[in-house]
Amino acid sequence: MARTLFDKVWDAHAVNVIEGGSTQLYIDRHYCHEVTTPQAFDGLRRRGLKVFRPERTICSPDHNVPTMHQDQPIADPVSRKQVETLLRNADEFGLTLFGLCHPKNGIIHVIGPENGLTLPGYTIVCGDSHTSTHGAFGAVAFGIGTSEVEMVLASQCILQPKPKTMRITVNGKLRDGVTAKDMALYIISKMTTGGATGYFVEYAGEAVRNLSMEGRMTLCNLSIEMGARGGMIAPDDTTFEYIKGREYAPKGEAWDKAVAYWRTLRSDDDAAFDNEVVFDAADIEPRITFGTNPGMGMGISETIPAYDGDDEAGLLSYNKSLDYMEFKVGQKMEGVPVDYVFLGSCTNGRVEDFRAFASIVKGRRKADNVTAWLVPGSWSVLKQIKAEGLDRVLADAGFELREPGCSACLAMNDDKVPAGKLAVSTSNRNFEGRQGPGARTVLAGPLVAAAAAITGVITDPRKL
Ligand SMILES: CC(C)[C@H](C(=O)O)[C@@H](O)C(=O)O
Ligand code: SF4
Repeated sequence: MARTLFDKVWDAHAVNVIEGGSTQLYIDRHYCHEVTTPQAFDGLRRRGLKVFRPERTICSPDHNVPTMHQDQPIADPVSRKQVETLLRNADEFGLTLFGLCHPKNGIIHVIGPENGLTLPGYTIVCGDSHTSTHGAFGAVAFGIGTSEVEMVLASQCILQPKPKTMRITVNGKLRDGVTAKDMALYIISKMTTGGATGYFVEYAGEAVRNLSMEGRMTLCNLSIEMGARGGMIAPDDTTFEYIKGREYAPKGEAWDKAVAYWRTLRSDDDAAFDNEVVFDAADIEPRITFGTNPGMGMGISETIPAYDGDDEAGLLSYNKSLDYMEFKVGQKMEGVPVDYVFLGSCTNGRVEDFRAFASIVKGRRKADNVTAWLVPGSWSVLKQIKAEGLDRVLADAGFELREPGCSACLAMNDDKVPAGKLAVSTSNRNFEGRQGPGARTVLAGPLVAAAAAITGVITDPRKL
């Protein structure tokens, strides 16, 4: 029978289907960060269990880490305890750990792919919703809760109901100045934040195929923001080229064997999806959000639309959201003054994002009214930024690079946007208070973020 890419990977990992329909799924790769794992390790200790396959789990602190002076003890006691607990647990249970200042440390969703730990055809889990990022490699990757983290540590398996499948096809070519982030924000605004609930999405079509691995990761990263369990893209030569030679990737004969298998990981031509959605890349322009969920977005040249639903509750929450953001229906966003710009996160903290940002700020100066946080997703990204001389371009334009971590994506560390201030952020969530109590977040891609950082107001990068 014809099968989808998702079915092929899922079926290859199904150990058992239990009554009620849940699958016992074998997990190839398990990533751990400091926020969602302490109770899972406590659970193992309580039950006197070891980690079943320690070599399959990789730990890296990222959320609670400061992005300056990581060689010094973390000043904030809560963050310090959180990070130290992960280090202790990794040590006690014999797990690979990339601790602070380790050359392989960084945001878990950035370091997995760049070290060849994320591979096509893998099942990948992490106690983190943006685990969907790894789907860019043709992996079935999804976020899990802390009790499931414990289950995976103890058994290398997880119980999961099988999601439905959806294919989102983006035909044609992206226009100049339009990035993978714009594509993702466009799709979410069309689908709404609940539009893919219960589905595992496969992205397809010319515009998706033409994305680099970095762009594919950005797209898959945001799958969760439309409610999807995960998102994935069939692996191809772009994927194999990216993986080849990375530290944990297969080598020699094992590589050839792996690639031969990976080439089979595509949806059969006549495979049926539970839902199919098609978009045209030519309809996408640089995007920004105006509200407090990632679906409340628009093209940068547009005006804030009126609520298009017909229910009272929806209208109320739409208005509440605009009140929080201090925006009005019908207003243009271009020209709105910006206080903070954040380049980074597991959405846009890879080297390609820094190249994009640098391409706009080159030969220009940072606006005086803007505080800019430029945070590479990992030490390896930072190294590459320097190797390519992008650090000079950024420094000449008045920007400073920080050390890797989740940073201002989520107010769990020192990088908090003050109440009332407006941030243009390349991250993935614009919820109330996400970047700090009272902070107002406008989501955008790296080009729009760079244009805002230079002009001090929301600006269409194509006009610079
Ligand atoms: C802290 C973690 C559980 C959370 C997530 O699951 O996504 C965080 O990474 C986020 O982006 O909100
Ligand atoms: S960078 Fe942001 S979205 Fe990604 S894992 Fe960290 S907090 Fe979550």
